[in-house]
Amino acid sequence: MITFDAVTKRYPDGTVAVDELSLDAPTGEITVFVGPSGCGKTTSLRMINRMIDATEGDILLDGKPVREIDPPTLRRGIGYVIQQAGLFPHRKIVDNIATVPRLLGWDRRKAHDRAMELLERVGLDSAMAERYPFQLSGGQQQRVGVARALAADPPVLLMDEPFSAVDPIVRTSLQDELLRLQAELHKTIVFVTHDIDEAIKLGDRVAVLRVGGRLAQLADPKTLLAEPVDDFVREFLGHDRGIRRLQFVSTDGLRLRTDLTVPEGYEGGRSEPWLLVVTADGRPVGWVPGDGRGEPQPFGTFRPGHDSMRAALDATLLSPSGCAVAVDEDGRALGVATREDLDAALAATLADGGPHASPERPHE
Ligand SMILES: Nc1ncnc2c1ncn2[C@@H]1O[C@H](COP(=O)(O)OP(=O)(O)OP(=O)(O)O)[C@@H](O)[C@H]1O
Repeated sequence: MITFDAVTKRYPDGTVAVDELSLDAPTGEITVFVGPSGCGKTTSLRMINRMIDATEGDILLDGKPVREIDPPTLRRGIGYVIQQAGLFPHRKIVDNIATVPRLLGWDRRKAHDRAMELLERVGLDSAMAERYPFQLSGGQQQRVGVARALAADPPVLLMDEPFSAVDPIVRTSLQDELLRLQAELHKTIVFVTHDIDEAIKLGDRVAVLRVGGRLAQLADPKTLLAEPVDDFVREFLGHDRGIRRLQFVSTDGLRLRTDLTVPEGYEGGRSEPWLLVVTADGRPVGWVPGDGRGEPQPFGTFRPGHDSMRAALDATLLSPSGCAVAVDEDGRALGVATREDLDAALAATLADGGPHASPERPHE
């Protein structure tokens, strides 16, 4: 556990970057620091591994003040990942990853084997090992940055905007990868971002900071979206907060209709406005009008119990029928959720006191 106990950082020019910050980053969880530019996120993060020393207050690592631990010893237990990876340009990828183990005195063979293991863990081909950083894409470099930080298996990982410099698609896959790794490794992670969507996706807990380095709110993502404490947090969360809350509403138990599917070759005869054509082995093909005329139209899918209500609602918007196609993990149609059924399920959830009821996280 990392504890900030009334931590203040005043730079020599008088700037108060962090002001009496108190919070816990629990062991094995991802705590995200989010907030507008200049609110003190990076300063807060760097005080944990003493790249910056606090002016007042204490940061405790498992109860021990970090100011009592000499920086090299402290950093041995703390991996650090920054924007644009910060790899050593003249070292091969394998040597970049092996940097800390080598510094710790591991022999060359063991450090090499560990680097190769990590390369695979972060989803990179072993052929990358012999390349230099400039021969990798930005996203691949970021993966190497994560591998390097994990090399000596530190219990704590500090990540400062690690995925900011890559395009949105690569960014999504890096976020998914981090969550997959974290499900195996259970590191204590403090993650800095200015992107609230990233914070909500990755954080077990999200600390929203305001300029001047003051904590505005610390909460799990569901609570944050449902109950922002003030206008600053509400505005920071954005105008589509209501829609985003649906990420935390489960589709478990949503009514599915199985009477709206027809086989391929359907030629009309049913009275419903839209019907879903499915193949003989149950795969959706598209929506056709009840009279069977015309080409099958686009459809949207979701996996009940796995995907959130937000995904189900999105699926209804992708089809002319206004219905979402429920599929199993192999993509076979389980049934169809109508907009009315979604509305009814949402009304019931809201009547229950909001989406707190669901244990689901959006990435699961
Ligand atoms: N070495 C320094 N000397 C004086 N002021 C500094 C120094 N480093 C940072 N600051 C100031 O401290 C405040 C917090 O900076 P910090 O980099 O921690 O913010 P941040 O939230 O990480 O910002 P960003 O999202 O833009 O990276 C800012 O006002 C910044 O200008």
